[in-house]
Amino acid sequence: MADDSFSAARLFSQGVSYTYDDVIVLPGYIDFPADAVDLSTRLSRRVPLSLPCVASPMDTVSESAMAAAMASLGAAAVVHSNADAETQASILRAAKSRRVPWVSSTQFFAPSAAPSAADFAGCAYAVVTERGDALSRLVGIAAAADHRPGVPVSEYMTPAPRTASAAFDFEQAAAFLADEGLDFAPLVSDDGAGEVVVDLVTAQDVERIRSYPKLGTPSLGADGRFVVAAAIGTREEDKRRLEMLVKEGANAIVIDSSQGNSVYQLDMIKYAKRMYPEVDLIGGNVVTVAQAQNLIAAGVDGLRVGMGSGSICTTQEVCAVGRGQATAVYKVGQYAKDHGVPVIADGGISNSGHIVKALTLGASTVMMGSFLAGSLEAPGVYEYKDGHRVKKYRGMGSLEAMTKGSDVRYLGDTLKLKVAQGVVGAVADKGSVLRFIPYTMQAVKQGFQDLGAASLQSAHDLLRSESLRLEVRTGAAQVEGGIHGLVSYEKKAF
Ligand SMILES: NC(=O)C1=CN([C@@H]2O[C@H](COP(=O)(O)OP(=O)(O)OC[C@H]3O[C@@H](n4cnc5c(N)ncnc54)[C@H](O)[C@@H]3O)[C@@H](O)[C@H]2O)C=CC1
Ligand SMILES: O=c1[nH]c(=O)c2[nH+]cn([C@@H]3O[C@H](COP(=O)(O)O)[C@@H](O)[C@H]3O)c2[nH]1
Ligand SMILES: [K+]
Repeated sequence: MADDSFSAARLFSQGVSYTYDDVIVLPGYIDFPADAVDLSTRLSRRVPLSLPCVASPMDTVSESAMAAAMASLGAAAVVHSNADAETQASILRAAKSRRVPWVSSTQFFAPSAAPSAADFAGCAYAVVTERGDALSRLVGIAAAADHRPGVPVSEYMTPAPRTASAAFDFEQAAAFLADEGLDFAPLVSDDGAGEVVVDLVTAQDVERIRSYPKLGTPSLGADGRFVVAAAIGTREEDKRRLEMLVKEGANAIVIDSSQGNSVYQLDMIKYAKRMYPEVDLIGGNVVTVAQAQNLIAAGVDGLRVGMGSGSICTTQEVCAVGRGQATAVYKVGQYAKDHGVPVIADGGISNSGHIVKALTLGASTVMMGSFLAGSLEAPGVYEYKDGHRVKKYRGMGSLEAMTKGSDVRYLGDTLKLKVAQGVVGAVADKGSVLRFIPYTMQAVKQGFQDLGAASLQSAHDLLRSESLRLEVRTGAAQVEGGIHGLVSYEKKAF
């Protein structure tokens, strides 16, 4: 091999913390089309995915709509734990009780409710259920057009129409509406005690999803339900949360901490492994081999890598502890590979190039917060800021998120003074993940083709054999690699 460049081993052994933008991958040899690139991977030891993307356990990113959308694409989401255990379990249940990706802006009312026009949230129909929420028995349908202020919905709703099974996938649900000539149908599932409503599918939803790239192979567990992971903490009360999440069928549990190498996490890993050996356990976060060694020895099935690299993170600034994300992923990835433990590169992903770099440096998946937070499927509503349509995105260590739920973690037994390690912000509207993730993955495939890897395994083999060649980019080289020297331009990726 011509010695005109560096291997990863050499590049990352210089005592310098590098991140994605610092490094550039050199091209390899192409002998396959980009469409032939296989991005299938594992979230953790026993959880396969067909796409290497994971939504962060954050309360402005991962709830049921995100989890269902990511699973329907072949990716996955980790339901956040910044809510009481019951709420988190019901989010998990809602995501796992369907086989279709649509975003539920569907409103649910109890028969006695007297909603205002605004309560219909722009939807033509709302579902009336016994309890006034999803996963409750169907009573009828209220049309926004029939709405009368101050009048209970029971007075103007129409009786329960024909329902579709929540076990239908997208094509089956679409065919059901078309065959029956329906504009909408409640999706129902059997919770054992009888049928409960999961959501409302409308002809409009079907049309919208048809306008996106074709859905690929969904992430399904052995029971045929969507793969959804969920987060827990390391407090005593998290044992009860863990039990509830396992009962709801969580496919993997993520122990959510910025510094995973703690006695608290090691105890939790041992407890969870003893109680629920059948569920994959993902530990973290870690950025060094020493941290990874401890968690792997304790039995984790996956590792989350990244400290301070997140877009909303202030940990490195506040605590002076962390690591450049490219270095962290490479170092931990090399060690974890020897133990068969997949690595999740968590934080700092802002474009498809970062995803290519994370995966070629040894990660099996990338975890994203800000990249997904502006989507239709992220929790929250769109707002306008300086003329831009945005959605709120906040760090789980921000003061606002801490006082919402993760309070105990910070105000709990020992720590009395609250210091933020994250900020509250907003990200631009990005449309549906069902549209921009497939395009992003196509870009990743083109990157893999350029570097000469037809699969993740092949990229990791190139890394191992030192056939993957890299260099560090100077500041000027980074400027050159970006758009420069133009008076104006429009950047449209797809
Ligand atoms: N990836 C990253 O760089 C960062 C992520 N975050 C996110 O913010 C959230 C909070 O993270 P952390 O503050 O690291 O949460 P954490 O729950 O791991 O730690 C909070 C505090 O509680 C203590 N603690 C945990 N379990 C305990 C127990 N059983 N008994 C006594 N004390 C205990 C910890 O030592 C720490 O001081 C998470 O969602 C995390 O992902 C926050 C900062 C950085
Ligand atoms: O220092 C931090 N303070 C916080 O408040 C915080 N909240 C989340 N995270 C971490 O950031 C990741 C998401 O990062 P991105 O927005 O860059 O995708 C997430 O996946 C987390 O690892 C935090 N880090
Ligand atoms: K940061």
